[in-house]
Amino acid sequence: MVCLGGKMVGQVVKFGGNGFGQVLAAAAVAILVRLFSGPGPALLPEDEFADDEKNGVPGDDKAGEASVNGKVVPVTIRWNNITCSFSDKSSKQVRFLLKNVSGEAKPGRLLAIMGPSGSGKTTLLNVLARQLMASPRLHLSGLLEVNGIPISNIAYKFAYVRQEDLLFSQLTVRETLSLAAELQLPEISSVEERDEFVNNLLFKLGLVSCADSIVGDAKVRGISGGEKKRLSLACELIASPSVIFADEPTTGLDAFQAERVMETLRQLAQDGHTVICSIHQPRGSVYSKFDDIVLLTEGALVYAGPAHDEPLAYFTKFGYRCSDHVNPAEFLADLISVDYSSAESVYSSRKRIDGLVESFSEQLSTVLYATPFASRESPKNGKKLSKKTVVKRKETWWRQFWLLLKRAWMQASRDGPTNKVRARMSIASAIIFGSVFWRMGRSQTSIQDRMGLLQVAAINTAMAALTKTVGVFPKERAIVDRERAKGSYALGPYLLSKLIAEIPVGAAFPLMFGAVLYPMARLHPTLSRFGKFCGIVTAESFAASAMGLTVGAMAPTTEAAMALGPSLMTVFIVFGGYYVNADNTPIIFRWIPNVSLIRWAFQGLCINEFSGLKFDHQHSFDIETGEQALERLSFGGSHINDTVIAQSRILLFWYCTTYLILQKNKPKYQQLESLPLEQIQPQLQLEPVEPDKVKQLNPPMKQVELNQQLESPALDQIRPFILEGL
Ligand SMILES: Nc1ncnc2c1ncn2[C@@H]1O[C@H](COP(=O)(O)OP(=O)(O)OP(=O)(O)O)[C@@H](O)[C@H]1O
Repeated sequence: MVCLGGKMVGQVVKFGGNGFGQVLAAAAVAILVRLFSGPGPALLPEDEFADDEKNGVPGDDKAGEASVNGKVVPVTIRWNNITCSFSDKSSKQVRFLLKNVSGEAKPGRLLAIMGPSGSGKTTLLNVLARQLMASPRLHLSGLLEVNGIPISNIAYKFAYVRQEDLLFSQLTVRETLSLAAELQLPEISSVEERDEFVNNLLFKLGLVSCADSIVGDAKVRGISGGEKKRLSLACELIASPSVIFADEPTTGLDAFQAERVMETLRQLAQDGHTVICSIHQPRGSVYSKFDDIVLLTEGALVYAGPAHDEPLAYFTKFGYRCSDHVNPAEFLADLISVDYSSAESVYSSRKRIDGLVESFSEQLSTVLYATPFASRESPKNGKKLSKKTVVKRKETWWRQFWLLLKRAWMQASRDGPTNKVRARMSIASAIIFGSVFWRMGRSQTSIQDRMGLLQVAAINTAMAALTKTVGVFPKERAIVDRERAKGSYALGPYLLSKLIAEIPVGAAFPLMFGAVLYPMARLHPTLSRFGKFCGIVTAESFAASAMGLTVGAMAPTTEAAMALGPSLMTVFIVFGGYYVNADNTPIIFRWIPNVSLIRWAFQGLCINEFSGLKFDHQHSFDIETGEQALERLSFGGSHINDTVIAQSRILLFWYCTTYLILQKNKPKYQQLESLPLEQIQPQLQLEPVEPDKVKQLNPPMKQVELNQQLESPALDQIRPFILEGL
C-alpha cells in the first residue's frame, strides 16, 4: 500500500529506497487483516476491554439483565482529602484546583456541586467520575471509594453527561435511542421488546412528544436544547448506570428547560441512581430539587451536606442570614464569591470566605468515626460491582457493522443542507472553470490550458472532499470515542461502515462536477473518456476524504483540523505533477509525488485526456500528439490503471492510519494517588449539621441580613471575622 507509484514498479516498491516501503506495506496488510476479519474481540486489545470494564461498561450478564429490567445497583461514592494541584511551568508556582475536599454521594439522592465560576466544580466532578484528563503537570491525591471499596479495585456502571451534547444530527430521537439500545443491549433480540424498551425511556425522560423529530444542528433546527440534554441522558441510561454524573446540565438552557432537565435528574435519583451534577447558580425551584449540596470556592469546601434549609441554618450561625423571598442558591453563591468591584470588597469578601472555609474544615475534624476510612464498609454490593476478568464481546462484528452502516447512511443521506451546499459548490466551480477554459481547441496553446484545467480540477476535487471531512469528523470522533469507551462497538466495523455508507453520496459531487465541466471545456469528446474522467475524480475524492479522516483523528479540534488539512494538502499540490516535473524533483522529495493523491489524479486525467489526441502544429518543435505532451510531463508509458491502484492504496493507507490513531489516542485520565491511611482525615458524612456543634465552634454572633453582611465595609471598619478565633 505504500508503494504508491505505478510508473516504475521497481522504484516504487522500494519506497524511500531502503525497503521501508515493504515494512509499511506489511504493517498495513496486518492492520487490514485485523480490521476486516473475525469477531469483535479480535479488533480490540485486551487492555481496552479492561479499560472498558473500569469505566463501567456492562460486562456481565447480570449487568445486561439489570439494564433490561431497569434495575440499578445502589452505589455510594465517598471521597476523602481530594487534592488536585497544577504546577505552572512558567511561574514555577503550584496552584490548587481542589484542596482537601471530602464528601459523599448516596443512592437515591441528587447531589449538586455548587460554586462560583472557576471554583473547581467540573474538576471535582471529573475526579469523582475518574474522567480528569491526564497531564504531567497535574497531581491528584486522595481517597475515592465505591461502596466502601477503593475505586482502583472496583468497576461500576456510570453515566457521564457532558456539557456538550454529542449526538448524530440527522437521526430522530427514537432512532438515536433505538440504535444505541441495539448496540449496547444485543440481548434484547426482538423488535417488540426493543420498541418497548425505547418507549419506556422516551416516556421516562419526557421525550414522547419529540420522539420522531430529528436531533438537528446549527444548520437544521431540530429538538430543543433541553430535549437534547434529556436525550443525552437517555442514551446514557441504556446501560442502567448506578451513578449519573452531569456537568452543568442546565448551561445554555432557558429556565423552563433547565427545570425540566433537573426534574428528570431528580426522578432518576428517586429511581435509585446516585446522581451528582455540577451547577453554577440554579434558580430557587431547581435548588429545591437537590437532596445534598457541596459548596466549593477556589477549590475548597465551604459546606457539604443536605440541601434545603440546612445550609441556610448553618450559615445563619455565623451571622449570614438568607432573607425570606431570596433564592437560597443566589444567597449561597453571593456568600462564597469574591467581590471584585473594589480593593476593599475583595479584601472583605476573601476574609469572609477564608473564615467559612476554615470553619467548615474545623467542623469536619470534629466528626470522628470508630472504624478507619478504608475498612469502614464492606457492602453486599461490593461483590456485585467487582471487576470481572473475562469479558465477552456481546455484539458480533457483522451486526455492529450493519447497525453502524445504517446509522452512517442515515446521517450522510439525510444531511440535506450540507449536501445542497456541496452540490452547489461542485456545479458552481465546474461552471467557473468551464467558462475560463471554454471549448478548448487543438492549438499548441490549448495544451497548456488542458494541463492547467486538469490540475485545477484535481485540486478542487481534493480540497472539497478534504474540507468537508475535516469540518465534520472531529465532532463525530468525539461521539465515537464516547461510544467506544462504553464498549458499544469496535473501530473496524465503524470505519468500514463509514467508508461504504459515504460512497453513493460522496460520488455524487465529483460526478456533478465532471458532468458540467467536461462538455463546457470540450475535453476529449468520447463517452468512455468522460466516464474515466468522472471515475478518476471520484476515486481522488474518496482518497482525500480518507486523508481528512486522519487529519480529523489527529487534530484536537475542528479548527486545528481545518488548519492542518489544507496545509498538508498544499504539499501534495506542489508535488502534484504540474508545478514540479517528477524527473526534476530533488531526491529527498521523490517520495512525495508517490503519495500525492493530486499527482495521481492529475496523471490519470492527463493520460485520459491526451492519449490519442492530435494537435495543430506548424513548427518542427511543436507538439503533434498527446503522447508527446505526456512525455513532457514525465507521464509517458503510464496507464490509467496505475492511477486507480495508487489512489486505492492511498485511500487504504489513510484509513489504516486513521484506525491506528483512533486506536492509540484513547483518552487518558489522571490517576488518583492514594493517601496513607494515617493521612486521611475523618470522613465527612452528609448529615444535617448539629446546631450545638456549630455553636461550640463559633461564638454567637449578632445575626445580620446577608445583604447587609455582604456589603463591602470600609477597610478600617472591617471587624475580625468571627471564625478566626476558633
Ligand atoms: N487540566 C487543568 N490544567 C490546569 N488548570 C485547570 C485544569 N482544569 C481546570 N483548571 C483550572 O481549575 C480551575 C477550576 O476549573 P473548573 O472547570 O473545575 O471550574 P468550574 O467551577 O467548573 O468553573 P465553571 O463554572 O466556569 O465551568 C479553573 O481556574 C481552571 O482554569
